[in-house]
Amino acid sequence: MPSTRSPPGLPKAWPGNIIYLHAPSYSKKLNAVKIKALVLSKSELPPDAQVYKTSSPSTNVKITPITDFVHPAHGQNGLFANQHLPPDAFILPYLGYVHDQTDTDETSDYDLSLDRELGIGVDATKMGNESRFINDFRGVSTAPNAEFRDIYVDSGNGKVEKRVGVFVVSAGKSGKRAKGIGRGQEMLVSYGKGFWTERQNAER
Ligand SMILES: C[S@@+](CC[C@H](N)C(=O)[O-])C[C@H]1O[C@@H](n2cnc3c(N)ncnc32)[C@H](O)[C@@H]1O
Repeated sequence: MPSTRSPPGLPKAWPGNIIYLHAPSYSKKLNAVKIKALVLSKSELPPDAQVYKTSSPSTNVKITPITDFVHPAHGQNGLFANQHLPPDAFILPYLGYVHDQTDTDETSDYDLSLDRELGIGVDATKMGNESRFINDFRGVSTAPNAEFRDIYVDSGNGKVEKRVGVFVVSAGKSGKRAKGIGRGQEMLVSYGKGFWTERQNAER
């Protein structure tokens, strides 16, 4: 019988044509100023700054094929919660190829901004982690249950790295989202209206 287990160090259902990353892959084209903005000494951060620790593969999420015919991403994958995740919980980092504007794939559907001022993005088209499978909420749910936030991650040897993290959205003043994300629920973010208008324009 064929094994359903994935190779060691890889999440279940990880596609063979995508490189699985445990840490960001920095473009060689990034200059010293840009690297310095992304990789800092812990001592450069304010003393109260929150520094996250990460481990991979992530045990709190599951890459899952979308088999529901009414889901707009039917036939693709999505990312689902493996356990209950409370409001504001850090889920996992968004990893990929970290690049600047000289090195951008304009056709990418997996490119997320990391530093707008410096024009730095993280593209998970060819390499990344489980977070590359997070779908947009439109057509699936009434609102996103997860969002991207800027974070610092402990990368060892007294260094921290600026990254994008995926978080459960806050409970909200009315407590509407106090339940967080339930086990087995799909995590959904907002890609922003710009993502979909750009796509419409490209299809014209
Ligand atoms: C970052 S990927 C998300 C993961 C993707 N489903 C996969 O299996 O690789 C973005 C792509 O997912 C699809 N997608 C995500 N959310 C969607 C939605 N709400 N409606 C339609 N397509 C969606 C689109 O094809 C989009 O270009």
